[in-house]
Amino acid sequence: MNATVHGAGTSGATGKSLLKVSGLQMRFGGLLAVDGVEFDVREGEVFAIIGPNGAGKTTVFNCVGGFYQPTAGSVLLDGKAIDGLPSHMVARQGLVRTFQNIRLFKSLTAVENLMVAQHQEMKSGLLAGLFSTPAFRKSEHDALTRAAFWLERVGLRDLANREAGTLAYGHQRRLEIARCMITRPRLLMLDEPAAGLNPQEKVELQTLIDQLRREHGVSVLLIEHDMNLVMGISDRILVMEYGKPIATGVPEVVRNDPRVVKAYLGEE
Ligand SMILES: Nc1ncnc2c1ncn2[C@@H]1O[C@H](COP(=O)(O)OP(=O)(O)OP(=O)(O)O)[C@@H](O)[C@H]1O
Repeated sequence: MNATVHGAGTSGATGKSLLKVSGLQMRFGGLLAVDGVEFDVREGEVFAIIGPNGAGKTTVFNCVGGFYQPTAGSVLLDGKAIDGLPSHMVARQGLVRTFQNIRLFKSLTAVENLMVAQHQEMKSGLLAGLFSTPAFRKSEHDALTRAAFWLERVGLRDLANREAGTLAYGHQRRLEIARCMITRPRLLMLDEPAAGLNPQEKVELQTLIDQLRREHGVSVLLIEHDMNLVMGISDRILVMEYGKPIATGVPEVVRNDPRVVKAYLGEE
C-alpha cells in the first residue's frame, strides 16, 4: 500500500502541478525496471526520488527527460504530453537535466560552456554571425551577460576562463547546474548532484538549490543518495524499490515509514 501524504512542504511551492507522471512503465526485455510509478512535481517544489541501487530511479529520469520512450504511462509538463519526445524537444519545453557522470565540454572554458548552452536560443543565424550584424552583436552581448550572471551565481566567476575539464569536481557540478539554468528551465532535474562532493560542498549545494527555486522559481526533481541533503531540501519524496513506488510524502513521513526504513534507510 502506498503511504501518500500531500504535505504543505517548506518552500512555499504554489501547489500548481507542473510535471505529472502517471502509470509509468519501462521494460527492458524481461526486466520491468519501472512499473506503476506516479507522482507530480508542483511549481517551486523540490521533489526527490530515492531508493536502493537498481530501484529504477535513473530509468524514471530517462523516461521523463526524453532519453527513453516509456513502455506505458504518460508524462505531462504543464498539461502537455512530453513522453516520447526527444530530449532536445523536452528541453525546449523547459525541462533540463544534469547527469550522474558530468557532461560538460571539457576542453571549452566555463564561460564557453555557458555560451554553447544558449546557442539554440539565439535569434541570429549563421549569416548574421559571419557579418557580425548589430542584432548578432546584441544577442552575443546578452548571452555573455547571462553567462557572467550565472557564473557569479554558482560561485565560479573567477574561474570563467578555465577549461571545464581542469575545474575541481565540485566546480564542474556547479557549472553543469549553471548550464542548465541559463536556458531558463521550469523544471531542473538533478541526477545525484551530491555524488563525489565533500561535506562543505554538499552544504553549499543545498543552499544553491534552495536559491534556485526561491529566487528563480524553478522546480527541482532530484535523485540523490545523500539522506541529509534529501531530507534537508525536499518538500516531498518518492521512494522506489524494485521499480515500484512504495511511499510518497513529506520527509518526516517518509523517514518514519516502516517499509521505507526496511527497504532503504535501514540499510545505512
Ligand atoms: N538500458 C538498460 N537496459 C537494460 N537494463 C537496464 C537499463 N537501464 C537500467 N536497467 C536496469 O533497470 C534497473 C533499474 O536501473 P536504474 O539505473 O534505473 O536504477 P537506479 O535506482 O537509478 O540505481 P542507482 O541508484 O544504482 O543509479 C536495474 O536492474 C538496471 O540494471
